[in-house]
Amino acid sequence: MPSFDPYPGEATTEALDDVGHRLQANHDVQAAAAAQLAEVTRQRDAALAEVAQLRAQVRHPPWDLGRAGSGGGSLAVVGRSAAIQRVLGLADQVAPTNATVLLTGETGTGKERFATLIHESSPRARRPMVRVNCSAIPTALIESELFGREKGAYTGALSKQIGRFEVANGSTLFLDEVGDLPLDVQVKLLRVLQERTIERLGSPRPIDVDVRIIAATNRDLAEAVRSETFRSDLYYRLNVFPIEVPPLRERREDIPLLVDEIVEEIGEAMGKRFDAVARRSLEDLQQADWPGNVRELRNVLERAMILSPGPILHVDVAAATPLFGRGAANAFSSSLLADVDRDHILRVLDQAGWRIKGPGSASVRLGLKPSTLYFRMKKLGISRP
Ligand SMILES: Nc1ncnc2c1ncn2[C@@H]1O[C@H](COP(=O)(O)OP(=O)(O)OP(=O)(O)O)[C@@H](O)[C@H]1O
Repeated sequence: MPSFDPYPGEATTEALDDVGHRLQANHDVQAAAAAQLAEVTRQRDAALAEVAQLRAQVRHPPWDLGRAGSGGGSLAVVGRSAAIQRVLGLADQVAPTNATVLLTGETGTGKERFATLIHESSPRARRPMVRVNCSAIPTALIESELFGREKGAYTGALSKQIGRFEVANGSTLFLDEVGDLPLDVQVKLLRVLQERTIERLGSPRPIDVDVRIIAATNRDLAEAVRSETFRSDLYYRLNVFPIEVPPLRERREDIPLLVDEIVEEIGEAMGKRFDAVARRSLEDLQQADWPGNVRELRNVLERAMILSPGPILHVDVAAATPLFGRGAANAFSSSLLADVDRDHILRVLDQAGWRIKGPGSASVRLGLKPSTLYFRMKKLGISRP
């Protein structure tokens, strides 16, 4: 039987009070959530602004010697490490002079980039720097490439040719891989550097040239002098202002900056944007030994960017760099891209228990559509064991 309520109005008032309190509490919760959201948004905007600022600093760092309007296309040398700062300091000091610079260092460390920077920061920057890769020109042609030739200077010389020294008149001549010059050309180069005049092949007429020389080599030139494959007199001529560019493994702290710069640069060219590099990948990138230095880092990133759908870039450094971790298990016998791809896909398939689709499957781990993975497997001749 229902109980009798002698004061029905009071119950209603209590109920209304209760509803009022709940509404107030609800309102307080909403207000607190809105304040929290505003704070998170503020923090996100501040972080985004900081990222934008850091990106701008990486692209145009205070230590970037490349001056705006110095012939265009000036390339920043990215790096904050003490080692790279020291090199940048030397480049800054020598740039305005006419001194011959000898850049040494392992392959891919950035010697050409430094040469460009020195030229672009010099008073000669109005004219483009002229490059010669001394190891890429057949021995028989080096002389005419460097000094030029008259028509008919030798059998087969069907036309006149202006040599690179003449082209570089008033500018800078970058002699890359100078350590690979044959001995007889070394003698002639020495004479030009001493006398500042050239003679085209087939002409006895000396031509004055005003050329600043920047030479580079990844060979140990002092050792080459000892083994008599490089002339000591030319070595001393070139070694006026030596700059040694350190290998990447001795400036690992530069790697995150380099990665950021390279991913942005390649991403622009590819029309693909990555918001960030996965933390684990960045750690691995910093630990790898990089025998091919910045060039190798660049290649590894480019390959990962092709394979990765984004927005987070994952780089399987162990798979991409044969010497990573120095473990035999990680070593590849071939550096062909197809072989490296095949090994990598096989490894991931193995880890995923050969599941192609679904959570944790190989396609998810590789960041590919299952159909793309099938296609690649077929192309690379991979089938389930
Ligand atoms: N500090 C750097 N910042 C940004 N990119 C760099 C830097 N150093 C090198 N690179 C890039 O790495 C690649 C190799 O650099 P570069 O050609 O200057 O090396 P190198 O020492 O002249 O090599 P090699 O001795 O084989 O000719 C290029 O793509 C270059 O743009």
